Amino acid sequence: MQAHKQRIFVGAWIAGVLAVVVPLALSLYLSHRWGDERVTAELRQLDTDLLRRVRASREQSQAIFEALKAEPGGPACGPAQLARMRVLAAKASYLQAVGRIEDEVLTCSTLGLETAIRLGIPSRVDADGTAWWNTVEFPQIPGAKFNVAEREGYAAIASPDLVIDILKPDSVISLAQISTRDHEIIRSRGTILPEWFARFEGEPILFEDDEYLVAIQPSNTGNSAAIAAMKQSDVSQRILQLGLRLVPLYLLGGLLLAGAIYALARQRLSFKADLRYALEHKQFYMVYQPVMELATGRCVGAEALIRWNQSDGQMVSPLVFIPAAEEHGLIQQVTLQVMEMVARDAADLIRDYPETHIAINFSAEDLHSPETEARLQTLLKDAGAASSNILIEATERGLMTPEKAKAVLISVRSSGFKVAIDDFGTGNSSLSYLATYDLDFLKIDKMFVDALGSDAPTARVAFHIIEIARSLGLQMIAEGVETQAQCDILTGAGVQYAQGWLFGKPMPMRSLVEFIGQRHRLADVPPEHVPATTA
Ligand SMILES: Nc1nc2c(ncn2[C@@H]2O[C@H](COP(=O)(O)O[C@H]3[C@@H](O)[C@H](n4cnc5c(=O)[nH]c(N)nc54)O[C@@H]3COP(=O)(O)O)[C@@H](O)[C@H]2O)c(=O)[nH]1
Repeated sequence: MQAHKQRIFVGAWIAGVLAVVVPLALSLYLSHRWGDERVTAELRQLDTDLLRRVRASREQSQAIFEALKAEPGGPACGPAQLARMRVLAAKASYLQAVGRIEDEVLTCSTLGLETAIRLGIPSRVDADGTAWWNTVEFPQIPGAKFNVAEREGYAAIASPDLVIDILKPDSVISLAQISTRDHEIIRSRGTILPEWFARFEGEPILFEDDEYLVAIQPSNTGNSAAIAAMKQSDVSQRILQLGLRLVPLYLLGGLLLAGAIYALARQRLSFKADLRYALEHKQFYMVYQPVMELATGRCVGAEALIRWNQSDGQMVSPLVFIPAAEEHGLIQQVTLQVMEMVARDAADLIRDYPETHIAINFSAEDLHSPETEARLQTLLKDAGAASSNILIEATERGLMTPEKAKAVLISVRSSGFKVAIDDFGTGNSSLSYLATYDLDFLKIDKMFVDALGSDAPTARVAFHIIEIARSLGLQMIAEGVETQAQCDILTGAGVQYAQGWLFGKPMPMRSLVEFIGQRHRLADVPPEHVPATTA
């Protein structure tokens, strides 16, 4: 595997694993953190809600005391005063009843209880003179306990439940209001442990003991505090529940990311990406196969053939990558690099042998592109060449859409470039192309050359092709000539030029220049007298 691909492969693996592991770890961390935060926020909120209700209940009591003081409504505990008390009690949402207290005895109330109830010493007396009794029982209402507040002889009777009933029936949270003075529990739900009070020093506090997470918050008067607590096992349960939602979500996100990384890596490891990489990193080079004049044995030019040497030294055949470049829309970039390389390589050749030609293969896209001619002109300028030094080899596929190819071909021919139809006879409409385009050369495909000398029908077709070319005035270049017998048959049939392993395999430009020199010396022809391949 090429080094850059190995890097992509390893990088993709690491990124893929991280894409799964990081979200997984993050979801576990966040479940823990957010779970903790949510429980803490819930406990604090419950403390706040409880204290707000306590305050509302107290404010309602104070309002009733003020109202009765301002307007007693008649003699104490008389029918008129009780009627007034009933109206006031009905309006107070946190209070059950209103009554009178004299010498720590509840003498009458809107509950309508006949017997006076001795309350005993109050649990607490506030600075404003309000006295509190926290767990008062009425014999007539067995099992129920009430909080009673008294100021200036008037009493407000409240059920402690009303204030603390903010928990859902199945709640695992414990909640209480405690007196800050003596830590007496004023109202509570669930388990409240006295050792928690010891930690409370008047400021909001959050702590964990072995079994519970506890939040304590003081009231605004400082007389009482709210405690909300949840068992650690229930906190863990909450974290687990959150984790069960977060982990699959993050894991799914991670897997999607890993999938995207995989797809990206596949794309970057794809053949198309290899081609792009080859283009960017100039992994292509050119070799040149000599084209011989059969009558004289002289080398009159060469076909430029591209080669791809990957960074690991592996060669890829143009039979593989040229169709792939065509399919992936990269062929024009490939041809551009071919032209640049030919321009570089051919400068010395053209200087030493000005009448030789270089044949360049053009794909359909190249033949259809209006930029082609400008690129050819750049090639001429860079190589110091004339247009007659360049032969354009157009495959049948490139000629398939005349409305696209014709204009370019007419234009390049009028600029002096020569045009050959390559692989003639291998497509479906070879003859129709000859009728459609003005061409200079016809290249007889190796398939027909291979059959020469045999009884195969292809051999007969080869002679028909030669006939057609001759009748149209096209010069012929036979491809893939490997034997002297093939060469003799072609020469006898009037084919002017040939290329193939019999003469020379594709070679670097340096070798081609030497090859041409050798052939010149053999033929004893001064270089400047090498005949041109004229149409
Ligand atoms: N668009 C472009 N196409 C190109 C370019 N360079 C090459 N090609 C096309 O790729 C196909 C394969 O080319 P390659 O492997 O280079 O094969 C060429 C010769 O090496 C081979 N050949 C020549 N003589 C012989 C022989 O005697 N025996 C034998 N077995 N093979 C021989 O033939 C190929 C030349 O084919 P052609 O182009 O049809 O003349 C091929 O289709 C190339 O066209 C490029 O730069 N651009």
